[in-house]
Amino acid sequence: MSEPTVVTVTGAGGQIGYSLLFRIASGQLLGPDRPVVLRLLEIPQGLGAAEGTALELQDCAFPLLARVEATTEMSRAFDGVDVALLVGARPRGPGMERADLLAANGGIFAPQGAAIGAGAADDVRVLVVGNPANTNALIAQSAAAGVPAERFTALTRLDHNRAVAQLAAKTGAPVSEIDGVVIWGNHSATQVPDLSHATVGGRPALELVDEEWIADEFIPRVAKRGAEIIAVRGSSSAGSAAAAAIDHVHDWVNGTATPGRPERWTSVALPSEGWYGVPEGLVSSFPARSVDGRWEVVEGLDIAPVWQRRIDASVAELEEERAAVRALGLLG
Ligand SMILES: NC(=O)C1=CN([C@@H]2O[C@H](COP(=O)(O)OP(=O)(O)OC[C@H]3O[C@@H](n4cnc5c(N)ncnc54)[C@H](O)[C@@H]3O)[C@@H](O)[C@H]2O)C=CC1
Ligand SMILES: O=C([O-])CC(=O)C(=O)O
Repeated sequence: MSEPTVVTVTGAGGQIGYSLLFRIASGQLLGPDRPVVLRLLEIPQGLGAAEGTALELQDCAFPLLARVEATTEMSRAFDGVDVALLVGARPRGPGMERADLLAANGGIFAPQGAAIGAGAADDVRVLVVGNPANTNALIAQSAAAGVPAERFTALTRLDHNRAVAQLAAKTGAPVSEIDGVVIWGNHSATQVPDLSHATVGGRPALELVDEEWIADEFIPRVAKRGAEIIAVRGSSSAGSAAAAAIDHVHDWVNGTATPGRPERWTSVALPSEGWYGVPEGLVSSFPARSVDGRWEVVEGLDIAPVWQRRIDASVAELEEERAAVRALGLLG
């Protein structure tokens, strides 16, 4: 067995944390031969819940779980961290947009980014889940001196999975037959779930579903699914968010290629290097493959004007969020 991988989960006492930790400890995050040390970071009010979960994790006797520690100290939590899942942040309630959380949550991510810069392993991988995830990732990344920007990502895999599931339901195809879906932009109601490159059992999705369904049902359903879950469930999505976080890190570490689908891609929010005209530095969602442990954005896809207008609106929102957090003094 290899040396254990240090995985830090912030907000470990919360609802996503509770869905996430058992799956990480059982090997579903990294693979069946990778032992893990779990570090659970909480604020004092959440520490008891995290400590209780640590006891339960021990009771599972997971063969891959080398150690679990709960702490309120950031420097301890991020010391030598290989994979950081930044979940800890307030969720929204009914009637709120995710951007309404910027003032409440933005302040969490600069100190955590700085602590990652100070203590993390050289090849740390960071996934921001706490909302508004893209701009929180930007805040953390800008505070993490010495860590390459590409090591910071935000979660749009949940949106990607939702889009795949909606297309599967509409066409009657199994999800395993769907490929080439893309989420562009922000993890918000302006996000762009794009089917123009998608295939269903090898056939272009655009031959199977019409533009009206895409514009009037598919896009709003996927983009507003978080609000739908809040309305129906009474609190924001947790199990599906944890599952998407697992998928994201699993693919980052192990690659996106699968048997028979070497070119498979997924959607990842990461600091733009100017791809598809998205201003440099904005943490925006792109189609990406993971190759040799690094994300590679899929370049050169044709974007029809109708999709480009939608993408532009989401990127404009990300620029507004960046201006807002800059004004709050949260960008290094
Ligand atoms: N990007 C995505 O796709 C999704 C993002 N989310 C977001 O994930 C976040 C967490 O959601 P839940 O687990 O449902 O919330 P929750 O309220 O159940 O748990 C959040 C936990 O974070 C802790 N916390 C707060 N500040 C902290 C800090 N500075 N350091 C460490 N821990 C801290 C709290 O004590 C609490 O235990 C929310 O912001 C939510 O909006 C939720 C679903 C999907
Ligand atoms: O909608 C929310 O506030 C939680 C979230 O990000 C999602 O479910 O996509």
